[in-house]
Amino acid sequence: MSSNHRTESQALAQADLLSREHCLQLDAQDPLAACRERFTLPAGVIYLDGNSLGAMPAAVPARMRQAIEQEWAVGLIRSWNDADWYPAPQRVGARIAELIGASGSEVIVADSTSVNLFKLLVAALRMRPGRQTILGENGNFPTDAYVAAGVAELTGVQHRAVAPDEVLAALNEDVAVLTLTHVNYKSGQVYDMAAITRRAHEVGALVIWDLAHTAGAMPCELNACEADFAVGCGYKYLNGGPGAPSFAFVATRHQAALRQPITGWHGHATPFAFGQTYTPAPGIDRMLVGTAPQMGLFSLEAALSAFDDVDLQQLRAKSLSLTSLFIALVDQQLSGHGFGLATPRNPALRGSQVSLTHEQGYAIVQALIARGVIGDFRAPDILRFGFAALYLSHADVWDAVTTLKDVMDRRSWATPEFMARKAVT
Ligand SMILES: Cc1ncc(COP(=O)(O)O)c(C=O)c1O
Ligand SMILES: Nc1c(O)cccc1C(=O)C[C@H](N)C(=O)O
Repeated sequence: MSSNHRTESQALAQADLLSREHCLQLDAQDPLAACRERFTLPAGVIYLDGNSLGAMPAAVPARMRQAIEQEWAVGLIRSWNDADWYPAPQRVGARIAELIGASGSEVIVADSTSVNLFKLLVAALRMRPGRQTILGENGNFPTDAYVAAGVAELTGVQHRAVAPDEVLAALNEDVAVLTLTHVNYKSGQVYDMAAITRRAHEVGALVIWDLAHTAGAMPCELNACEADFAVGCGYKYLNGGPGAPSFAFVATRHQAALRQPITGWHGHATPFAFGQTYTPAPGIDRMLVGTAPQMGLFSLEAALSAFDDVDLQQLRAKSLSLTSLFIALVDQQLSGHGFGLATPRNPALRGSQVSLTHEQGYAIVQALIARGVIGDFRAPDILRFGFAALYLSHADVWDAVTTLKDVMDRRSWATPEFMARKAVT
């Protein structure tokens, strides 16, 4: 943690610039302020959980009504052709490619993130025969570790997880594939994609990046970093809705050799020839397995229109402005309440979330939700707040921290109701 960054936010706080009026001035100069209208959010809610389930884009309901009431109810099976259902995985993939620094023919939408990770891990191992290790990181999102361990068991290689700051040193010529999440789901810390990919390639390893907390939250440059493979969620910062399908990226140079293990008919070169042997489709299409979840795809496609004409550098600048403001306000208003900061102060190392620590974190998050400020809790002590730059304002950040201060001052978290854990959070 650099002392420069601490001094910066303390100076901000001490200069007494941090008033609601100042936040409103920042909002008045925000080039993305109008994007808020592209979302439907309930009145009285400040939504800081877009890193788990994105808010609903206003374009989605009409698209879903059309898909259900016209294309399905009236068009029936004809809609696979007439309504362009069939090419939706490629079409939506090409739109996501623009957000992650890939070309349109390198990204496809299919299945869940977990399933795409499985397919790419097996494919990567097949490209590095003789190597015995899948390298991962401690503290990754559990599904990434579970899937890597499952693939290791299936293929007979070892899965080795190391601390994030030991990844570079752990790369050696036994590593077939390195699998990392670009922005950590708990801390919000960002890896240096270019440097890690370069080092992995020096030892002959491939890299799979999980972009679940990157895509739509901040720009990333897969091709400029010479990335091999990536996966990411459709339902977080891309706002595709609950269970919206995920995406997979395969760099053009790897596509011809890629052999993924779930050889379903939609990944076949000629699915409607109904032949009895499997021939993979050319290009990214071979990542497909079975029939795509069309309703989730349509929802995701409509949701992506919220990014139309959005300059990703402006998105990044606003995201950092929101997260820096949140940190500065927590420093200013919540000292003495027992909070720690689990996210880097250095903006260059931060995704689009801020995580605080507190021993009563679960109950505090429940008390905040009851007051309309929706974040989430990750055990053992993390209060997680996601800042989706398209629909949040600086005034929202002010109001959220003011509510948190009130919850702490009044100890309104200290009730049996808020302290009792729920199953899904
Ligand atoms: C980093 C990361 N990877 C993967 C997933 C899981 O993705 P899916 O539910 O699409 O399998 C999540 C969250 O659910 C996540 O945070
Ligand atoms: N996918 C989720 C779900 O089905 C229910 C509750 C939460 C989720 C999430 O996405 C969690 C999320 N990946 C996280 O970063 O914690």
